[in-house]
Amino acid sequence: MSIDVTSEATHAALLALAAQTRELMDAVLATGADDDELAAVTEELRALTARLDAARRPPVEFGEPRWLLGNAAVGAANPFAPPVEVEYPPGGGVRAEQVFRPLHEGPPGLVHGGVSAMVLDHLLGTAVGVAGRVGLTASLTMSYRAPVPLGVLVVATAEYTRSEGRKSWAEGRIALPDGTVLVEATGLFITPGWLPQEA
Ligand SMILES: CC(C)(COP(=O)(O)OP(=O)(O)OC[C@H]1O[C@@H](n2cnc3c(N)ncnc32)[C@H](O)[C@@H]1OP(=O)(O)O)[C@@H](O)C(=O)NCCC(=O)NCCSC(=O)Cc1ccccc1
Repeated sequence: MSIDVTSEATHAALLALAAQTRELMDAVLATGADDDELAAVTEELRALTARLDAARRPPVEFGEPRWLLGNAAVGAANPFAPPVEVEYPPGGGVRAEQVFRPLHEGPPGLVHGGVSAMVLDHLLGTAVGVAGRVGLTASLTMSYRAPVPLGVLVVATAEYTRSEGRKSWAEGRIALPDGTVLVEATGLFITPGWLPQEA
């Protein structure tokens, strides 16, 4: 027997588990508990891990309902995901508000550059998708203009810019709410040759 991830109740339970696991990860990063307490908590976590592992569900396939549940950027059931919550403004493109947390740390107090790249990669790719194109990231160019702080609201936006054949381009940025740009990205997204092409 396996759970039905399309059920609202199960979906909500998975999201709650992932959210609590993010809290745990932040606590692991910051704990000042003594060695005995660390060992005791590690044992409890080992037991919890075994409980979850005892009932595994089959992996979701591309395009199935809830197929992004485990996505590293937007998968709300993935404790590693910020998670990015993508908005679709009526004017076009995509947008996401984000407060990065300790588990996204690069330099102390600041967001890891790879995490910023992951978020923008996903948003640029989604902007290409919103424009009606299907593309996987072929290249992503980052420009880090100022550090992204942890624990502070930032706004990520992206938009599709153009296409030539199977190639599409998009650009995006992470900025402070006052518009100060911290990170910029441009990306090339290619419709894989193995996908049926439009006439
Ligand atoms: C599909 C493709 C990128 C290209 O393969 P094919 O179709 O076999 O390409 P083909 O060889 O037929 O060349 C066609 C044209 O393209 C050009 N060109 C090719 N490559 C590059 C390049 N690297 N850089 C620059 N140009 C390149 C090539 O020169 C040629 O140009 P031409 O026509 O002569 O002027 C393949 O390499 C692949 O699967 N890579 C892994 C992708 C992947 O895993 N990405 C991460 C997962 S997605 C994600 O996480 C984010 C996301 C979230 C949400 C939504 C969306 C995204």
